[in-house]
Amino acid sequence: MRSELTLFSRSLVRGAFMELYLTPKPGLVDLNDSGSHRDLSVPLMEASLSVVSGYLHRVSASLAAGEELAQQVRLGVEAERAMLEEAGTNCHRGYIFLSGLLLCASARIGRRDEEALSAAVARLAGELFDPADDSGSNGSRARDAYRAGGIRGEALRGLPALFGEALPAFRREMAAGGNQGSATFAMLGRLMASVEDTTALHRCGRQGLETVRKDGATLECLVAQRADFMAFLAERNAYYVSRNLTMGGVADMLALSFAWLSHTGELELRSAASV
Ligand SMILES: CC(C)(COP(=O)(O)OP(=O)(O)OC[C@H]1O[C@@H](n2cnc3c(N)ncnc32)[C@H](O[C@H]2O[C@H](COP(=O)(O)OP(=O)(O)OP(=O)(O)O)[C@@H](O)[C@H]2O)[C@@H]1O)[C@@H](O)C(=O)NCCC(=O)NCCS
Ligand SMILES: Nc1ncnc2[nH]cnc12
Repeated sequence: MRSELTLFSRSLVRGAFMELYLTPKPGLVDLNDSGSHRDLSVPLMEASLSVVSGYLHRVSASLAAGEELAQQVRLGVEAERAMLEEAGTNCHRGYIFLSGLLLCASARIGRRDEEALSAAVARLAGELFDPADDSGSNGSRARDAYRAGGIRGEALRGLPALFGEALPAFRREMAAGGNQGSATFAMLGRLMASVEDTTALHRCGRQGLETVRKDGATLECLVAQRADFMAFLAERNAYYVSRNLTMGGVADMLALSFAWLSHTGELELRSAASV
């Protein structure tokens, strides 16, 4: 029987592919276009995901062998480097970190308990981050300039965008008679409305993040009203491209959300007989 860690690492890879292929996503790479990322494309991101896949496989093997956290961090740093070499981009830098963190946290608690998992993520992030550490990245500059938490704040608080926003939004929409399609866009809307995305801040300042948040709230309303949210998203994509606006943090959190829902079986299609 495959171990829980192996199964979860596969779900984490699947989640990232599902995020990439979800279309339309304003400013992000999807099946229609490269959004505000002239240096990216679907094939490049697929190449990057093959690095992510090997990395998550190695992290789960390292955890199964009882190796220390420092070894999993080394694997993360190596994967960041391999992604740059293979795909010439840092498009999954956030996801390499977040997916590895969630996998390490799940190994520590050993069961599918979302509250315990969130607490374990927060504890692990506390062990990993040195408050004085400054990576000099776009994100760290945006965090300083706008006093935003970004990926580090998200990790230190136990991934509230995943456990407190995205998953409840998906489940609420399903419970309200929606389907996996409408629930997915309800989840995207919630993430846009709530994530403190430092890529939006870095590219377009506070106004950029406000635009993403406002659009997220509108998307949620359109989904609830069964209105044409696809046309809205396509129009917003054109606007984001005209402003060079993007939302890489939302993309990372969406991929994690797909991964978890896939792992719990909530994305499985039910047969007519079982409905
Ligand atoms: C701890 C590390 C993550 C490094 O920390 P650092 O402080 O350097 O990280 P940041 O730059 O702040 O953020 C990294 C990426 O996190 C994503 N992100 C942003 N906001 C959030 C958020 N609120 N929640 C979750 N995730 C968030 C974001 O990734 C996306 O952006 C990519 C493009 O980013 P960037 O290059 O900055 O932006 P561009 O505008 O495209 O650049 P230009 O073209 O303009 O130059 C995008 O594709 C998304 O993926 C941030 O980029 C970590 O690196 C670390 O410590 N790693 C080693 C250890 C490890 O991996 N461990 C795991 C095993 S435990
Ligand atoms: N679909 C996407 N477009 C741009 N950057 C991303 N980082 C992760 N997923 C992304």
